[in-house]
Amino acid sequence: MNYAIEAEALSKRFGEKQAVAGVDLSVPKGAIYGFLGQNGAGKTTTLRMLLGILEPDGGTRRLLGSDRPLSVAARVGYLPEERGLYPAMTAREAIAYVGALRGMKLGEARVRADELLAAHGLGHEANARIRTFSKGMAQKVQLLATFVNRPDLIVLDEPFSGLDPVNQQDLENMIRAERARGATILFSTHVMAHAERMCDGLVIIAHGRTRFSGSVDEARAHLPSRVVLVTEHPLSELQAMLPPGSTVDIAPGPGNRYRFPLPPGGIEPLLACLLETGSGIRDMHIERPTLHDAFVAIVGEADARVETREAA
Ligand SMILES: Nc1ncnc2c1ncn2[C@@H]1O[C@H](COP(=O)(O)OP(=O)(O)OP(=O)(O)O)[C@@H](O)[C@H]1O
Repeated sequence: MNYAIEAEALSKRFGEKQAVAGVDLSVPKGAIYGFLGQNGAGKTTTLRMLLGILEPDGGTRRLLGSDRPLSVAARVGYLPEERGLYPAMTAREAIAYVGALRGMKLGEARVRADELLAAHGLGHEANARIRTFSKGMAQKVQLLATFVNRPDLIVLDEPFSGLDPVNQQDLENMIRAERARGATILFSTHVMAHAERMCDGLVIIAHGRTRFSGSVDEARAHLPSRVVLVTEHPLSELQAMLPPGSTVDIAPGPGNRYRFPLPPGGIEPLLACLLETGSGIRDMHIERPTLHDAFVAIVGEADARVETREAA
């Protein structure tokens, strides 16, 4: 069994609302996976079904090899979308309490809580009560609590939101360290930069269905790379130098700046033409699509499909 999470055709309806309409998702053991989708796409509902907090209406899911997710809860860490720890608890007790809920002995969980707080810059706050913490600090304590039982699988719902850049970096490091230890991590996010930097694989959902599953590079390959060309002289002949049907845009910035899809035959033939016309090349580089661009394209295609279905 090489997957920490396997789900097929998961669905969930709330009254009239079909929140999840067919999510397929496989996360290999020891990988960091990003779970992306627009607001309301069904991410939180899917995560709750995977963890056994919600029962699916249809489909199957296996968590750490079990089709009864709650039976493996002691091996799982979960940061829910709704944040909150008991305000009267100290940071140490809050983390230790989560450890005890996940089957740790309280004494052992307290020692681990102190280690985690010290390692992540909150050692001096171990005895402070949660109610005295800022929102971001309280969230950090909750994140540390997610790691308290050294889980085999860590599921984080929007873990970066609400953290300052330094704490975001710390969380990135923590997630990578958990992977190095052998854990599997699945996190939802709206911040493409985190997903792009960290993820071994991505699952993108739209309107409650899986629309993409694969690596960051495979997602980016959804769109063509583009060439940005800056010349000294205006280039009225450029269109004629490119394959038929190429769209030439004006790239932002001063001077004669053009942006167009990378020709299938590469840029050498174009370069030869440019040298011949003496256009004065100031810059020429290939711009690969970002994950942001790919996400917008993948979700846009899904929107178009839904609109066509609704119009029919
Ligand atoms: N308990 C519920 N009762 C009724 N509708 C719900 C419930 N939970 C979620 N929904 C609806 O299901 C859809 C999916 O919600 P979900 O929270 O799973 O999306 P999400 O992708 O996590 O969104 P976001 O990025 O905004 O957090 C939304 O339209 C939401 O309004």
